Amino acid sequence: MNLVEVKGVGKSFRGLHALSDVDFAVAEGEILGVIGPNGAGKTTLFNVVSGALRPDTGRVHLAGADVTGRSPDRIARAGMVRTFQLMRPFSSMTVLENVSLAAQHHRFGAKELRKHSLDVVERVGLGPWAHRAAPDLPTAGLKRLELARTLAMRPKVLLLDEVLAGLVPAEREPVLDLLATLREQEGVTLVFIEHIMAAVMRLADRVLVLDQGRVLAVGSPEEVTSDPRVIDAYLGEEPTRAEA
Ligand SMILES: Nc1ncnc2c1ncn2[C@@H]1O[C@H](COP(=O)(O)OP(=O)(O)OP(=O)(O)O)[C@@H](O)[C@H]1O
Repeated sequence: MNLVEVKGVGKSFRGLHALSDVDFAVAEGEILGVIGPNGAGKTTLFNVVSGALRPDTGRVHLAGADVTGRSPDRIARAGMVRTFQLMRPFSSMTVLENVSLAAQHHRFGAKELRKHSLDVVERVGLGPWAHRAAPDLPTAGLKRLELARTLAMRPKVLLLDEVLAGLVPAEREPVLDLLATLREQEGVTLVFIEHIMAAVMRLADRVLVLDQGRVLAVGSPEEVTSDPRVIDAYLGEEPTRAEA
């Protein structure tokens, strides 16, 4: 069953076509990678799918329901949550309090809220930081906190916007393992924007390639990385990209 369906989505900013006629579907439990050059429309696509932007044309369906134009909060309540590239935690709060705030979404009782939030904090590897002020976290920690914030909402679909950016290779591995586990153990459907191709090759079942706001290709990681159009538009732009 398709959990997410995007049909004919278009979005322009003062005549600039950031997205044109974008169609794709994500099956329940699937991991879809989204790649493409800078300015291809990847973040705009997430903004439209998550409700931050209303598309000019087209529809977004989640679990069969039309969620086009609904607020991000309503879409999150329906089970689809996104991460942001720049995590801005509430600075006067601890790591645990930031996660608890997101978990309140589920109207847990006080005890359950604390337990669930602590579980999530442990899960992303921030246990030792739970009671520290969130802004004290290093970049890798802020990335984990952003992931924790979304996991606290118990998403069915997680939209991940470059969760590996700014992490050194040794910091990426545990995040990739966590994402794989989320799918294996909880059946969470993942859609992730990523420039690090090694991560895309490892995690994605299928890859959607955007270029100039249009779907250039969609297929298995092997299919898209050997597609001459994709090499021309994206992978070839930086000789090391394919191996990065
Ligand atoms: N709010 C906005 N107002 C005007 N133009 C915008 C806005 N958001 C995005 N754009 C433009 O839309 C196009 C697509 O941008 P978008 O950020 O979606 O690309 P991207 O693929 O996510 O790029 P990157 O890999 O650099 O993050 C770009 O030309 C960008 O300048």
